[in-house]
Amino acid sequence: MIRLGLTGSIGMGKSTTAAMFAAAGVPVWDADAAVHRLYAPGGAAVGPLRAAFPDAVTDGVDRAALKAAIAADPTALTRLEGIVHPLVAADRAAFRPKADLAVFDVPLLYETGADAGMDAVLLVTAPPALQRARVLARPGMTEAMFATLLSRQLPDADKRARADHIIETLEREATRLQVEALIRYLTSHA
Ligand SMILES: CC(C)(COP(=O)(O)OP(=O)(O)OC[C@H]1O[C@@H](n2cnc3c(N)ncnc32)[C@H](O)[C@@H]1O)[C@@H](O)C(=O)NCCC(=O)NCCS
Ligand SMILES: Nc1ncnc2c1ncn2[C@@H]1O[C@H](COP(=O)(O)OP(=O)(O)OP(=O)(O)O)[C@@H](O)[C@H]1O
Repeated sequence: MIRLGLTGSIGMGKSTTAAMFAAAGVPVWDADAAVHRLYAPGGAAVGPLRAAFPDAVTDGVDRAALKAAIAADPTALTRLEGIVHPLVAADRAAFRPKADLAVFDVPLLYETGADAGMDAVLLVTAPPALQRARVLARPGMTEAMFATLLSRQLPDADKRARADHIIETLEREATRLQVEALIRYLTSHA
């Protein structure tokens, strides 16, 4: 099975592109979705996060409260990552679909070293002004949170230099055609 890492900075189009792979029948593991499972009531992150961030956890993890904690103290994000990233890695290791190709949608693929477990990496990217407009259009997103998250991500230019494949997510139909071409390329050159 070819393991294709899918990454890109915040708002560059990972989820949208991952959905196109899924629609084409390719199994997708999604790191952000894994975090949602871990934060839900009964999820494996709930207990450890209750101990570290008591105000941000009730039955499950309250993301708004977590963001408030990070906004008040940026070192909180480092502590949060120390708890969450090993649990995310365990969830990813448990994903073993029977398929020729599988996609791993991981925002922090390079930052966490997860690229080492991939056969190839697809970077999704877009011009900075488009990225910014997309992210700031989200409810609850602020300039400050955008800056905090961006500062913890490898710059887009560095990701471009390291990726095997690059798609500019300017327009949906063009992206879909590139996704389909990449699936054909990867599965015929394995
Ligand atoms: C900071 C939190 C509370 C924000 O929650 P929110 O629902 O607003 O955003 P969401 O989880 O959908 O993430 C949106 C995007 O933010 C970026 N992002 C999230 N966490 C991080 C991080 N630790 N470092 C850099 N960028 C990040 C990614 O591009 C991600 O796709 C949440 O992202 C979180 O708990 N992050 C820690 C876990 C983590 O590192 N997740 C990244 C994937 S493993
Ligand atoms: N190929 C595309 N064509 C047009 N718009 C796109 C395309 N890809 C993504 N978008 C738009 O950009 C925004 C961000 O896309 P998406 O949520 O897929 O990004 P992401 O990289 O998963 O973001 P995050 O890092 O925050 O999880 C959405 O509004 C989406 O509709």
